[in-house]
Formats: sequence, structure tokens, C-alpha cells
Amino acid sequence: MSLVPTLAETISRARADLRMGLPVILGGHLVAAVETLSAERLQDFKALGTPVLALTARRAETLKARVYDDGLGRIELPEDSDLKWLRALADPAGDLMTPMKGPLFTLRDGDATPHMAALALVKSAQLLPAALVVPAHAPAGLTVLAPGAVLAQLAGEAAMDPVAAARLPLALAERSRLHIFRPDDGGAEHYAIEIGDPSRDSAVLTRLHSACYTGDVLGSLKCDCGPQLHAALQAMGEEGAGILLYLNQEGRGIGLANKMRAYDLQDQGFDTVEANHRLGFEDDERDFRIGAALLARLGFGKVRLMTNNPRKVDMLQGHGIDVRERVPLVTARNPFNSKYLDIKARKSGHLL
Ligand SMILES: Nc1nc2c(ncn2[C@@H]2O[C@H](COP(=O)(O)OP(=O)(O)OP(=O)(O)O)[C@@H](O)[C@H]2O)c(=O)[nH]1
Ligand SMILES: [Zn+2]
Repeated sequence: MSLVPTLAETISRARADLRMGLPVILGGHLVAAVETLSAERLQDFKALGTPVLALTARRAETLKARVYDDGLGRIELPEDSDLKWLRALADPAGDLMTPMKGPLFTLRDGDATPHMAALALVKSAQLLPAALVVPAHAPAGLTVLAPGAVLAQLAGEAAMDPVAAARLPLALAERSRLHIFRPDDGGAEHYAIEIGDPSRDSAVLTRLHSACYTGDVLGSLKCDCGPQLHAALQAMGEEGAGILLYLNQEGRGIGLANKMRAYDLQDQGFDTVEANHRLGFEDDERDFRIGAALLARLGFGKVRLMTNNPRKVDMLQGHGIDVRERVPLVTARNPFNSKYLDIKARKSGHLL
């Protein structure tokens, strides 16, 4: 029956629910994102039993909570816990002011699959990676999903369909076209800027650019994204051919709100990688397969990739794109981005 939502559609719906603060049902468990949970709903969770707070192992380590599951800590909620306590466990903003939040009791028995699926969903909704989970029958009206199916689906790849394209003369490359691609899983759209008439037979000058609202639009001095974007477009304009993929993976995939949380932690003295970890994220949460899929979709099999990030080269090679050359994309340092660039070189393997 085509009118029944597919798994991908139901997951997309669940993402919207969690962002609004509405719980969802995962394999007989009521699940809510801590970031958007209200005090009233927390009381309702507690009335159903002893809720469990699911955190990523990264966040649990910072909180000195034991981790028994793969990549995940399940913390039993103390009876007197309130929303303020929960939020402080989820959000590292106040860690330095109130470092001791324990003792925290972590579960080691029982099935952790619903908790893993809950965290994967909350992360894919670009919320703080913290979820409240309690066993419950499904109240009417909530989105219902099976945890194993959610994990498998979120690990998979969405199909990317072209939806529209038009000529778009740019200051740095007059002969340009902007193509819009839409994934079939309700996720973010991605863009391809095709400069000139690039040949599909030779290695095309290519850039995979991850969205950076602060750098690309506002001209932030904290990172090198804006200058890299412009330098890439300029090089392609001068060569008369190129393809720039603008991937909506803001903040290395954690979203703009979480990136601003990371920036606030950086002002407290943590570097870009440590800040991600304290929030409960990995260094880099981007799905690099999207770039390869879009290039293939546009008919490009061979590229000269403009990047300083060897992981991007490896990823494209691993997904069937022949990277003939790595073209360095080094931009100017300033007092605000110098430490950030050093950390990228030291911890993330960037060649700067
Ligand atoms: N989480 C987080 N994301 C950041 C930070 N600074 C920049 N970003 C994001 O990082 C992405 C750019 O990634 P980079 O690591 O700078 O560069 P790269 O794309 O991996 O490598 P290059 O191809 O060499 O530019 C964009 O999505 C930015 O929004 C930060 O401090 N924290
Ligand atoms: Zn940036």
C-alpha cells in the first residue's frame, strides 16, 4: 500500500518529532531528546518507571561515567533528578562551573539496542546527543519505529535525485550552473556548482565543500571555510571548468546550533576536537559518501581534488572516484584561525 509511510519517511517524521520535543516509540520504549524535553513530559516519563539517560561514550567519558556498551553509556536516572540535572549531563556548557554531577550509575545488563537507536536518531536530528528512554506501551499518536531497523537505515545511503538547475553567473566564475539535489530520506538538500563545461573524460578540478554559515556567509575569521570556498571558485573560473559540491553538513555534520556550542567551549579553552568530544560527538560526523554519490550521479569518475584533508581523498577513492591529484587549498592565517589550523594539522591529519 503506497499510502503507508516507508521506514525512511517514518524516521524523518521521528526526527521532526524529537526536534519539537515530542517523544517517539522505539521497540517498546518511550524516547525523548533531552535538549527539547519539557519538565511536564519528564514527570510523565518518571511515572512510567525508572528512565535511563542514553549518552554517547564520548560524553560519558567526560562525565566519568562507566561505559559498558559499544559507544554508549546508559545512566539510570536518580529519583530526585530534575530537568536542570538532565540538561547539565547533556550539555557541557556548564561543566567547568559544576564538574561533579555524580555518582552516576551505568547499566551493563539488558538490551541496549533501543538506546543506541535513540542516540542515532537524536544525532541525525542535529540535537545534543542525549536521549531519555523508558519502557512503555505506545500512547496513541506517537511515531513508532523498530530500533534495529532504525540503526540499519541510518547507516545506509539515501538516493540523491536532481530537482532543479539553472544558469548562475558568479563574480568568480561567470559561466556557472547551480544544481539542486534532494535525498529520498527527508534529509538536507545538497548543491553542485558546475563551472564551464567540464569534460567527463578528463580529471575535472573538484572541491567538496562542507557548509559553514559562519565562514561562508558571515566572513568569520575563526575558520578557513570562506576563503577556501572563494579560492576554489576562483581557480575553477580561471581554468574555465570545475565542479564544486556544496554539502549541507554544517559544523562537520553536527549542525549550526551544536557548532555554536562547540565555539562556546572553545572560548572556555578547549580545541575544536576536544569541544566536539565534550558535546558527545566524534571529531567529524560527516557522511563523506554523499560527495562520491553526487559526483557519480553527475557523471564524473576522475577528479583533481582541491583539499588539504587526506580523508576526503581516501573516501572518494574508496567509493569509486579516481582521484588523480590532490590540489592543496591553503589560505591565509589570521590571529583567530591560527590555532584552529594547527589543531587540524596535528589531530585531523590535514596537510597544511
Ligand atoms: N564542529 C565544528 N565544525 C567546524 C568548526 N570549524 C569549522 N567547522 C566546520 O568544518 C567544516 C569544514 O571542514 P574542515 O575540517 O575545515 O575542512 P575539510 O573540509 O575537512 O578539509 P579541506 O578540504 O581541506 O577544507 C564545515 O562544515 C565547518 O562548518 C569547529 O570548530 N567545530
Ligand atoms: Zn568554517
